[in-house]
Amino acid sequence: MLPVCRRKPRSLYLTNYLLNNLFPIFVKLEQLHTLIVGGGYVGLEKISAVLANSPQAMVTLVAPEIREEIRELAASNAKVSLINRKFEETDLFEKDLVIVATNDKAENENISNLARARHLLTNVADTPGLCDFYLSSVVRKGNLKVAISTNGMSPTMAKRLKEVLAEALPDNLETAMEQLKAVREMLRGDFTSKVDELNKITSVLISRKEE
Ligand SMILES: C[C@@]1(CC(=O)O)C2=NC(=C\c3[nH]c(c(CCC(=O)O)c3CC(=O)O)Cc3[nH]c(c(CC(=O)O)c3CCC(=O)O)/C=C3\N/C(=C\2)[C@@H](CCC(=O)O)[C@]3(C)CC(=O)O)/[C@H]1CCC(=O)O
Ligand SMILES: NC(=O)c1ccc[n+]([C@@H]2O[C@H](COP(=O)([O-])OP(=O)(O)OC[C@H]3O[C@@H](n4cnc5c(N)ncnc54)[C@H](O)[C@@H]3O)[C@@H](O)[C@H]2O)c1
Repeated sequence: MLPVCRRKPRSLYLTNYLLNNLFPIFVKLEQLHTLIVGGGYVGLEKISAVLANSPQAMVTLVAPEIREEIRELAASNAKVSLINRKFEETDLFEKDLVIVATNDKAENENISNLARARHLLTNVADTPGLCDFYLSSVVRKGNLKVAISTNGMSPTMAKRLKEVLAEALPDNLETAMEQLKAVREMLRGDFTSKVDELNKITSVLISRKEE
C-alpha cells in the first residue's frame, strides 16, 4: 500500500528552486501602510492590484499628475490617500512597503535607494533588479488564492497561466475547504494523528500514477 504522505527528498525540491529564489508570502496589507509613487498607468495598475486583493489596505499615493481612475478609487475608499505633488523623502515616513512607478527612471532609482536606506520593502515597476518583491498574477476561488510569478521573465505568461488555472480549478473547492475546516476543528488527539487523518481524507484529491 502507498503511504499517505510521500514527500520527495528535500534535495530534489532544492534543485528545482535553484532557478527561482523568490520566497512567496501572503501579506496582510490592511495591517501595513503602502506608499505608491506615480499616478499614471502603472500606478493605476499597481493600486488596482493592491485593492483587488486587499480592499482594506492602507495606501498613500503621491504624484504631481494622478489619473482620474485613481481619483475615483480614492473617492470610494477611505483608506486610500492621494498627495498631489512630486515625491518627497518624508513620504517614506511610517510606511512599510513602497511601490515606485514614476516615468523617470533616475528618480525611481533615487526613491528606491532612499526606501532601502530605511529598510522598506520596495518594488520598482520598471527595474526588476531594484525590486525587493514582485507583484504576482493571482487566481482566486473563494478563500483559495494562487499567486504566480515567472521570476520577472514574462508577466504576460503569468497573466495567461492565471487564466488557465482559473478555468482548471473546480468551483466546488470552497465547499471542500469549508468541510475540511470543520473536520479540522472537530478532530481530537495529538498533532500527528490530526495531520494523518487530514491527509487520509484528502488523499482522494491526488490521483497518483502507480509506480
Ligand atoms: C503579474 C503582474 C502583477 C501586477 O502588476 O499586478 C506583473 N505585471 C503584470 C502585467 C504586465 N506588465 C507588463 C506587461 C506588458 C507585456 C510584458 O512585458 O510581458 C504586462 C502584461 C499586460 O498588462 O497584459 C510590462 C512590464 N512588467 C515589468 C516590466 C519591467 C521589466 O521587466 O523590465 C515591464 C516592461 C515595461 C516596459 O517595457 O516599459 C515588471 C514586472 N511586472 C511584474 C508583475 C513583476 C514580475 C512578475 C513575474 O515574476 O512574472 C515585475 C518584475 C515587477 C512588478 O511590477 O512587480 C501583472 C499581470 C496582472 C494579471 O495577472 O492580469
Ligand atoms: N512593472 C510593470 O508592470 C510595468 C508596465 C508598464 C510600464 N512600466 C514602467 O513603469 C513606468 C511608468 O509608466 P506609466 O505608464 O505609469 O507612466 P505615466 O506617464 O502614465 O505616469 C507617470 C507618473 O509618474 C508621476 N511622476 C513623475 N515624476 C514623479 C515624481 N518625482 N514623484 C512622484 N510622481 C512622479 C507622474 O505625475 C505620473 O503620474 C515606466 O518607466 C514604464 O517603463 C512597468
